[in-house]
Amino acid sequence: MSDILSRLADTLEARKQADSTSSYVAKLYAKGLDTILKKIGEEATETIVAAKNGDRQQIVYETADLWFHCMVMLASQGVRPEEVLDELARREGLSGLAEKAARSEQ
Ligand SMILES: N=c1c2ncn([C@@H]3O[C@H](COP(=O)(O)OP(=O)(O)OP(=O)(O)O)[C@@H](O)[C@H]3O)c2ncn1[C@@H]1O[C@H](COP(=O)(O)O)[C@@H](O)[C@H]1O
Repeated sequence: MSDILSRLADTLEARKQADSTSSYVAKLYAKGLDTILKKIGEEATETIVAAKNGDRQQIVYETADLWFHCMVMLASQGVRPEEVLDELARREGLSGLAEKAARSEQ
């Protein structure tokens, strides 16, 4: 999974030099951070509606849109997706530690 995110992050980085007439991502960068954040808000709302409707295919589609626009935001801020994955891994480690501690108290 992280290969896909890494490749997409590389593409998003390259789009910083691209022509905004031929690239959706370059167009978003040109419009600025507020536009990117507004897209995240819209896609989050669409994801919520899909989940409320219990429409499996729509949930996948809207979540992909949401993640994609979050990736554009990360790229615009110079943050790599690996940093987010590392944070999730760190939390997984923390929860592993908490589980170990709970077991040793028993
Ligand atoms: N994964 C995506 C991706 N997911 C969603 N989208 C676009 O995100 C938009 C979703 O917004 P909406 O559903 O609101 O559709 P819209 O009305 O066209 O959007 P707005 O004009 O209102 O912003 C659509 O235009 C989709 O095409 C994406 N556009 C690009 N990518 C990836 O980004 C790469 C670079 O894209 P370009 O910069 O376009 O070459 C591509 O190779 C893909 O891998």
